[in-house]
Amino acid sequence: MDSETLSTLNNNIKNHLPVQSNGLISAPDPPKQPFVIGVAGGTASGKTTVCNMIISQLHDQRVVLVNQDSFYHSLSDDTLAQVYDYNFDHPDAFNTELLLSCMEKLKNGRAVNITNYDFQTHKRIGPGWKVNPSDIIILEGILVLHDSRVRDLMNMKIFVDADSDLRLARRIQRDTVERGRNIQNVLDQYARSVKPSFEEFILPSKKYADVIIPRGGDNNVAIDLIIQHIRAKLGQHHLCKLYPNVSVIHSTFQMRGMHTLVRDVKTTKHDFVFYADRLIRLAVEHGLGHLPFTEKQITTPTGSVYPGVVFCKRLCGVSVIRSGESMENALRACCKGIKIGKILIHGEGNNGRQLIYEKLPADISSRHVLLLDPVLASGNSAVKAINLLLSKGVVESNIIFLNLIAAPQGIHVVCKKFPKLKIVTSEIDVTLDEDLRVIPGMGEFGDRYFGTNN
Ligand SMILES: Nc1nc2c(ncn2[C@@H]2O[C@H](COP(=O)(O)OP(=O)(O)OP(=O)(O)O)[C@@H](O)[C@H]2O)c(=O)[nH]1
Ligand SMILES: O=P(O)(O)OC[C@H]1O[C@H](OP(=O)(O)OP(=O)(O)O)[C@H](O)[C@@H]1O
Ligand SMILES: O=c1cc[nH]c(=O)[nH]1
Repeated sequence: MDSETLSTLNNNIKNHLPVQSNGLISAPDPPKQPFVIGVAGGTASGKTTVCNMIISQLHDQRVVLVNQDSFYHSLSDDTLAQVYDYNFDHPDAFNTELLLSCMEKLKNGRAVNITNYDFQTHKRIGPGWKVNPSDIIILEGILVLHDSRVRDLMNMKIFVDADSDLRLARRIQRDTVERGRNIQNVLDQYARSVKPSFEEFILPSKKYADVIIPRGGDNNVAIDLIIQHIRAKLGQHHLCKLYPNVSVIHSTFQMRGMHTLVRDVKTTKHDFVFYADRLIRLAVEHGLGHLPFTEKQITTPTGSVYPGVVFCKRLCGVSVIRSGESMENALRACCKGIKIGKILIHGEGNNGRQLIYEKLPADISSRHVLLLDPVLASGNSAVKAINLLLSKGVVESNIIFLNLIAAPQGIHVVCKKFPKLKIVTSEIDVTLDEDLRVIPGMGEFGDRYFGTNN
């Protein structure tokens, strides 16, 4: 790479990153993406009813419904002449490339124009409607779980199941009343293409579903459970949107597996410590990624130039005794010789937490501080700890609070009071109980980590 290309590349990178007043560049936040739900199922299985129920129960969220029907190919005049031989239930009847490009755009926060499809003329009709990006996108249609590229866009896949006689009866009713067909045509089409394609393409896609809803829109229990799950997932999305300084480490099955072990009441102390340590190490590495950096070009052994960066200097850790001390080793392993201060906060209940002890580096005011505590519950301890750091002259935006699980209540309290501080957490939980325990949580972290539980 020549130096001109390199400098252009560096400028391109820089132009997309926030530059601080001291000239340092902050690491970018990953873009927040909408939650995509796919709803598949045979004809007249009740997909529309299920989608409407989800939308009405999530009335406080921005939801958009995209129908696979809108992506039917318009029939040419030749095909129209033999429309009774046409298979509308075959994957090839849909313009999946167009569907994919619209969904990609919506996922990336861009509006799209979607044309309507007219079931009477078998044509797409303009000018269509503008679909704005939303927090939740529901993609509904008989074959939305068929193509792996479409499935890969989904965060949740639902298959609506209904008895085939019932579906045929509904289909006859709908096509004769709403789509202007006669009953003989409906039955012919059903036997010729709808049923065979259901068996060949739609039914096999059921295995990809995360949730199968028997009895379609009549199944209130299943729909309530789905709404609860979406709400729990959106809790995270929502808080991250509300407070841009909250960063949740990107979830993978690997991370979920470690959380499963750490949260399981049956996990032994030995395993708890092992998996908590792994999660802590990830949280620490992720947290360090939020520090500013400066650019540095180096030469590799191949004689090539690498446009690199240099880690931020003047860091320190501050652990909240006791649980926060479990995070010190990981921080030391990542940042050789880092200074680590300590704060002890003790007391029960909402307002009972008191600062008991503190020992911090003398020059802490000029440092970036990684505040260590694996659990953020009510936020009372965190507020006490952060107030102490501020009273020592630490700049609020120089504090990164690292933890493993955070309750929404604690996030609200900390972010409202300290909007410039950054919270890095591994998972956001559902709520707190009346004893201020995180739910589902992991119990008393300190007792489980240090072996003082029963
Ligand atoms: N005859 C005819 N049928 C069509 C045409 N376009 C689509 N279809 C049928 O429309 C069906 C797709 O819509 P459905 O899934 O039944 O409709 P829906 O309203 O979403 O169904 P539910 O909400 O599950 O009740 C397919 O089975 C196709 O056979 C068309 O131009 N002509
Ligand atoms: O957000 P809050 O409601 O203040 O709760 C969170 C605090 O509770 C835990 O410590 P705990 O008091 O259990 O002490 P320990 O670390 O010694 O076990 C945890 O490590 C936090 O410091
Ligand atoms: O659930 C909780 C709440 C506070 N501290 C913990 O360790 N766990």
